[in-house]
Amino acid sequence: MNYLNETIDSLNKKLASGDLSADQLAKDTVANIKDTDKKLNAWITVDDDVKPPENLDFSKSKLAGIPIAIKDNIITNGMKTTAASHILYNFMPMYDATVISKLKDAGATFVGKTNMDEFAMGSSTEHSYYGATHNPWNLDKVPGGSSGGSAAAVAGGQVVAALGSDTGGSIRQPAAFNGIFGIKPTYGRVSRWGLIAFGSSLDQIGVMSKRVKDSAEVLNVIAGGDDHDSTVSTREVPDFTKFIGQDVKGLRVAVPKEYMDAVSGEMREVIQKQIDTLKEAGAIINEVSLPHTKYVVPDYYIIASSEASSNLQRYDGIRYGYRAKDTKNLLDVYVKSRSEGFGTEVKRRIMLGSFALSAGSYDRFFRQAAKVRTLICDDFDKIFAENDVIVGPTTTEPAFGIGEEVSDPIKMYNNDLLTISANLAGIPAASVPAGLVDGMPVGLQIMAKRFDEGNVFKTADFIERSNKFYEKTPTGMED
Ligand SMILES: NC(=O)C[C@H](N)C(=O)O
Repeated sequence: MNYLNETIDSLNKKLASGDLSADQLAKDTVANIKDTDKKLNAWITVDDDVKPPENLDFSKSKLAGIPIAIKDNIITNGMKTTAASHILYNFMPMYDATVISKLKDAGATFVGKTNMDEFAMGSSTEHSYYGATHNPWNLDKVPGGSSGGSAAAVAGGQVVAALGSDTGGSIRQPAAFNGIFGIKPTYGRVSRWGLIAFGSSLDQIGVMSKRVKDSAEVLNVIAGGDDHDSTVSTREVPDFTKFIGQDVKGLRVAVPKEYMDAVSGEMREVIQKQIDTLKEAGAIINEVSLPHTKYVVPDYYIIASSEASSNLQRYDGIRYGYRAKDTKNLLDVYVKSRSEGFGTEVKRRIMLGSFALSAGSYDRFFRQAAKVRTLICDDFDKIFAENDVIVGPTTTEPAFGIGEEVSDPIKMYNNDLLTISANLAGIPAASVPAGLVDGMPVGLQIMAKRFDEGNVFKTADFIERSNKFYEKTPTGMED
């Protein structure tokens, strides 16, 4: 099954009419993944014995029988979950993440787990113990990261929708690089129970799909309160599909100067064209400033690494995962298991975070970073007092080549310049395809105030209907 021209609605119709059985759909999906993944390497685990849930009711749930890809840092009962790390190479979870339970209740089928940067640390999916994922638009380019496997699986037509996670841009940057839609909901909109923790004050599970409405369908299912996660809001979840098909007349759209100045040439033109389309349709465009943008990269890398250094303490070679052989004593077990089990980037973050939290550095680094985070939040609050959404580029450039940035961490970190702020402020943000630059997709980022995913969907759907990017086929998948 190739999903390039399918939507959840089109599949639901076929399943409901009996033209297609859920069993056949699951089998065809796996067969296509096996074939196309020789090019993409978008998957870490594919379930050869895949079975859709029983007693599906296609009239009650749109997701009944629909295969959804799951990023490999979201735990799945009885299906190996590695976070793309050697240290979890054999980790078989004994329960489901809340998002998985919710999708199961809705009748979704799980065909496997997608590739990613180890523990979600990276922007290219090259930091995976299981090898790099390739971009379906050009196999020599990265798919972005860390949810690069989920993005490539959707863009390459292997699935109609996928779950990703976003700590500093991990859904939106790969969505932009692969010409698909991806949304990081408000912090607290979706339960993190069962998401392998990286930066707990920033991590959020979200959705990626070719079409905007399909992400709204999936978010409808996974959003909402959860007794297992006290950071999830219990407020009512609106039906996000009702924001599809609306017009943007009177919508107040802020365009940050700093974001537009970060892009140039053809890329800037493509982004500006989307803003002009909004204006022509009656949106009110306001130029604004996010003055702390220059501090977001160092700010994020101090906060995220500090939280990571604490979260990753649990991988000790004893409780689960990889354990080094030929060890002399307990300390040796810890040191060798962690040294051999973690990849370079993860070790770098643990060291950076441990340093920022250490007694002599805490005030200078972590506390300072926390204060700067508040200033960044204030910048957004000011803008949202007078605007409904903020739009601008998702990334500063289209996808770069495999191997081009992987040995230069600073270059890699700078990829996140335009996506990080939304995580620091906890606001919803998405990337919707804007067009092509040198044959590679670029994304328009849309942000809104906390719990206002509705305006994000509304704006993204309008852009999708205007530029019809979904009619384009990824060039790397042609034989
Ligand atoms: N996890 C993310 O959102 C990706 C980000 N580039 C990071 O390496 O931290």
